[in-house]
Amino acid sequence: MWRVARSAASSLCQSRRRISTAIPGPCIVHKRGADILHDPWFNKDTGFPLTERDRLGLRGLLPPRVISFEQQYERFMESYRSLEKNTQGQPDNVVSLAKWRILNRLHDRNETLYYRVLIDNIKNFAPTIYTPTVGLVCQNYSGLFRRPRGMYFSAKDKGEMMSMIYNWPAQQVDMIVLTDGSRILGLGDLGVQGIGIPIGKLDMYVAAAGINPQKILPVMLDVGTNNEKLLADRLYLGLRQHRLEGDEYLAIVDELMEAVHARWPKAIVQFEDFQMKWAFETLERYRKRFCMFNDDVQGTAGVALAGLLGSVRAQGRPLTDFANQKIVVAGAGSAGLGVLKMALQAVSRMAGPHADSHFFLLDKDGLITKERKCIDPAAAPFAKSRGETKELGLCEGSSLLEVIKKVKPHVLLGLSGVGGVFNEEILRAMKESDSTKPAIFAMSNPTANAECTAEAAFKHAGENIVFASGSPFRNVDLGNGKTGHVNQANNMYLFPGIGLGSLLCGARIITDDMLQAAAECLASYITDEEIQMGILYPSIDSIRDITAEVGAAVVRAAVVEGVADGRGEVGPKDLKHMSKGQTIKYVKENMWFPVYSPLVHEK
Ligand SMILES: NC(=O)c1ccc[n+]([C@@H]2O[C@H](COP(=O)([O-])OP(=O)(O)OC[C@H]3O[C@@H](n4cnc5c(N)ncnc54)[C@H](O)[C@@H]3O)[C@@H](O)[C@H]2O)c1
Ligand SMILES: O=C(O)C[C@H](O)C(=O)O
Ligand SMILES: [Mg+2]
Repeated sequence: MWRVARSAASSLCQSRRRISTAIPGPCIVHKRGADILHDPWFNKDTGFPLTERDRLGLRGLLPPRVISFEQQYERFMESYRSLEKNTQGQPDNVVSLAKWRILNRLHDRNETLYYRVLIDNIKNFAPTIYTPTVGLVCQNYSGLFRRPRGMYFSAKDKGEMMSMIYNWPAQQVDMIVLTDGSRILGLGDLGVQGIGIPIGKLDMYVAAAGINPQKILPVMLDVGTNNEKLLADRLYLGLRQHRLEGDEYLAIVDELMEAVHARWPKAIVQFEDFQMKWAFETLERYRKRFCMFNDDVQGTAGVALAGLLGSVRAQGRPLTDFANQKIVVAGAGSAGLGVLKMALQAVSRMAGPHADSHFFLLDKDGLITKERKCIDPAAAPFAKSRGETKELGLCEGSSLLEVIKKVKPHVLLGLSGVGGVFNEEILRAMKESDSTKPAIFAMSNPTANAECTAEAAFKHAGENIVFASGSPFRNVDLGNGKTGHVNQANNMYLFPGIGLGSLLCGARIITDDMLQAAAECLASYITDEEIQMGILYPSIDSIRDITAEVGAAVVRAAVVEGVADGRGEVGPKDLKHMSKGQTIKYVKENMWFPVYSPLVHEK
């Protein structure tokens, strides 16, 4: 009902279309013949009707029979199913890459069909185009590379970016995901190979938020890499130099941001997978000047907070009890600190600004206390005082096991990037938690970097836990007719809605209140019955619906904060007068849905 047909042509062509509807002209698309077949935005493969074949110079370039979209769809799904059958028993990596290749080939050929199969089968395909397979693709990118996708800016392009940005063929860009490849999932510095992440995130934007794929732009900012293995690899496609640092680095990012803003002042820029120091610094540098956010810091925080609130409900406690929850976070990086910062804001709102929080933060050197030398300023608010640690029999650098044994936390949350760090002993120690339903969040990606598997968590910490992981795991058969439910605590539940909401209200900036509204909206999506079954997040099958609600919550918060300028014919006053239901409708009506649109006028 809320499906809005794809605009058939690029913005350039669209403006032509508007002119040519007044004065009937022959075609909507300005390309002809083989150029159309080779353009995935317009290509319909065997689906071109005869009139279009005639008028677009396609006659003779395709087999004669016209195949319907539904038939094409079925044909693709059949080949996908046979690939699954034929690769049975082969190593996981081989199967995953084979699945990625078949999807990627369709992406390169026919975007309408690609996005339709992706939307309809999101649960099945997300693990291929997104985490975990996208990590494997990034690791092997230089070998897998066949054709470019998105834009690549490098340190060698200094001074050129303002003109380079005009090389992008689409006139309008709404959503940009930008990385410098310095912290790709838990896989470290992958340099230019990190481009797979913006591509995967933007696929989620199209699938979940209905952003028109003609208006997305994945961007790689290649400032070098400190990954010696890549620097020595003769196939490596990025700059063969160490990373720029300090002011040199910032000057390059500044230049890119200015160029983007000059061409597309209303585009939203999502920073993704920057190493911690640059994640925080760029966020502070740009968040008041551009409409941007950092997904690892802010998107992750909202998703984790929604899950943490769900775990309070799972214990049958009122939400305000969140302020009393003892939460141990393993990982004091951009994600872990982002989560704690947002959790602290929630505690202040619930229990007043001076309320004590019960958070324990650890990094690779153990518990962080005020005695730590060279403490990162972002971690300082969570460092324990000598008094607090002494009371518990802990000290600076106490191990995770010691902390869990002494604190008996309600929640153990991992954002360390270290696979298996929640080992058997640690999981067993969680059995002594003060919670009736201890929560274990192994949020690091991809799968091999998860702090523990779902199976290990239920086996060692007990059947009573609630469990969430960043990458998908199967539900666990507990062997007594019961199932251990696995939640996917991944920022994919929020970033599409944050981006879409900001875009549709014409937000000047993305504020903390907008992010808070997004998190609260996600948290309220789950019913009490679901919570009792250990379900903290909705099924990814309903990601479009969730994103519409989250997007609307973001719009409404932006309006309240006075940062919404409106978009197109919908001004700030119109947004202000929309009820919640009307805002959701507005968001849904602006979601793109893949169908073949005519490429020529009927007459
Ligand atoms: N599920 C999600 O939505 C989501 C979102 C963002 C990040 N992540 C994942 O979180 C991980 C970390 O991301 P980041 O940006 O914070 O990385 P980061 O490099 O900024 O931080 C990693 C932190 O983990 C600490 N650490 C390392 N070994 C540890 C150990 N044994 N015990 C405790 N702490 C340890 C490091 O000292 C550092 O503080 C990555 O794997 C990433 O994929 C998941
Ligand atoms: O990419 C993901 O799956 C989540 C997150 O942004 C990450 O960096 O791990
Ligand atoms: Mg990320």
